[in-house]
Amino acid sequence: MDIYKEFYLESAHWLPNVPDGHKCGRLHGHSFKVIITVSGVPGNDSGWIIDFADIKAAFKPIFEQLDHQCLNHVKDLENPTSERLAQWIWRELKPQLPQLSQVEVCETCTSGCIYRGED
Ligand SMILES: Nc1nc2c(c(=O)[nH]1)N=C([C@H](O)[C@H](O)COP(=O)(O)OP(=O)(O)OP(=O)(O)O)CN2
Ligand SMILES: [Zn+2]
Repeated sequence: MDIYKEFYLESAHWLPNVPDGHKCGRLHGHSFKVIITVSGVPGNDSGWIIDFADIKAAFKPIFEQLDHQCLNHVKDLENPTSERLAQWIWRELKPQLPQLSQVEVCETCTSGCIYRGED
């Protein structure tokens, strides 16, 4: 079974490796939606996989590194595509949240990325 929690980040970025003239090579901002999914079996007594509050607590240090920041300035996130951001969040979060099964990053209302820890 999967449970998830959504987070909203206001962040700026540019994409340094796009061709000259590409709109994403210019500094701009997004209201990113990040959906953190955790998988497991609900406990007999608790009835839950983990408390949603535990997901929020695990994500807090990540939120603080990304929210109202320029993502290009975050260590190891110099090329902050949705794909790289999802991988970066996975790497930061997985040690704190071993049941993590998916990171979804929605860069706009119509564009996003889903990462499940594969290479
Ligand atoms: N595979 C990826 N492609 C693009 C990424 C990315 O992270 N991974 N990022 C961008 C830009 O950051 C851009 O801000 C978002 O792209 P796009 O969906 O083109 O944004 P629009 O709001 O302009 O989309 P429309 O639906 O065309 O209005 C670009 N590509
Ligand atoms: Zn962008």
